Amino acid sequence: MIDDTRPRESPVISTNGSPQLLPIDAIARTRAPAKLNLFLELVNRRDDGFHNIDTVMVPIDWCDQLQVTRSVDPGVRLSLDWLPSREIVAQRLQIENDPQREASMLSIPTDKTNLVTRALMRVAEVFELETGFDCKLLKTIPAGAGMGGASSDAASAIACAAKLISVSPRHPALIEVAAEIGSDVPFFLGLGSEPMSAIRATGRGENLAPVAMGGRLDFVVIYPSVSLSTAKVYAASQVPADPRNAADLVLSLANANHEAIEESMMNRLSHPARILAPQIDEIIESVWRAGCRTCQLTGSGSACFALVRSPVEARRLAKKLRASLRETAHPGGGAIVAATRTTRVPAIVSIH
Ligand SMILES: C[C@](O)(CO)[C@H](O)COP(=O)(O)OP(=O)(O)OC[C@H]1O[C@@H](n2ccc(N)nc2=O)[C@H](O)[C@@H]1O
Ligand SMILES: Nc1ncnc2c1ncn2[C@@H]1O[C@H](COP(=O)(O)OP(=O)(O)OP(=O)(O)O)[C@@H](O)[C@H]1O
Repeated sequence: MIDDTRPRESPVISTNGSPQLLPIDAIARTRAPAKLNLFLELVNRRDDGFHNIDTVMVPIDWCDQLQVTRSVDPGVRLSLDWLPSREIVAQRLQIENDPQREASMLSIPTDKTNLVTRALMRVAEVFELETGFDCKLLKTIPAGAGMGGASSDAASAIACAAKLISVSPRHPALIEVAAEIGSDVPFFLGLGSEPMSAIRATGRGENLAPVAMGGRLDFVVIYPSVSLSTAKVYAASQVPADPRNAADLVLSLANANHEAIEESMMNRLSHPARILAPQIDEIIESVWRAGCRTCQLTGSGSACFALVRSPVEARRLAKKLRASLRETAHPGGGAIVAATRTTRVPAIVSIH
């Protein structure tokens, strides 16, 4: 049976106030999309160490896969692997002969520091569940890429759990859990969005407003062989004296005006990210050499993206880039290049 996570009017809560659980053998499956920040400005630094930001994000169809089942045993167990396989991802990044870098980039924790586990533990706590969850996460979204992979996985876990316990994913307790887990999690849960819209996030990133889009956008995303810590990039950033705002981009997205979109895209975290990871400059140069002038960092990096006019152009540029990056590659200097398009959040959850 295929169903989706669009909110129902009210949560399905039994008369005694506890959620009605689906049978223990029910399996919830979903895809967790990555995101790109088309615009990211730092407005000011807050007393709690975070920054108020003005950002416009779009979900893209570069996805992790998540499966969640309820288990009789309390607690959360997570198994994780890379698609198509850890070895192939390591080869693409040219880190297969460097065990230290391979481990630092591809060993994602499966303990309670994984955002999937953290999110599900909080859901079990908040709804006082006596049962637990077993999960299987298949990663394709690189970590430390600024593509929001961990946040999206957490949002997907919340959406799957909501389905398994028959609670709306917009239940206030789940919204609270999402915001607590990370700044980008509410966005991936589809809060503040409309199908196929972009989202403008302000405050710490938790105030969400839909941004109309005149059409789907196509991108080539390039992940250089380096992970960046979001906290370190923010720590090395500088708030400008006169911050820009996303109004021009919002207008150009509504009009689907590609030139205007290109002109109004920016990311204030580019400068600190490029200093922390010089590989980003190599990627931007390769994109320029391939004839595309719009390459920009997403989030806190290290992934970059180029906006293109069509899926055909995206595939053509991706192919050209893969070839040129192979030619100029040095040991440890690989990259993952993908042609991708905007998609919708929340992702659809199917029950089996
Ligand atoms: C770069 C973005 O991805 C843009 O969408 C987000 O701002 C980051 O979102 P996230 O990865 O969910 O980040 P969080 O886990 O909430 O924060 C990680 C760290 O980044 C810094 N941080 C994060 C968000 C924010 N608005 N200001 C910050 O200064 C803080 O030091 C924080 O401890
Ligand atoms: N489910 C998960 N997938 C990937 N990394 C995870 C996950 N849970 C926890 N982590 C930890 O979070 C770190 C970074 O996560 P993530 O990839 O989302 O950051 P990012 O690429 O900087 O994205 P963003 O800053 O846009 O949220 C990883 O290094 C990893 O140790």
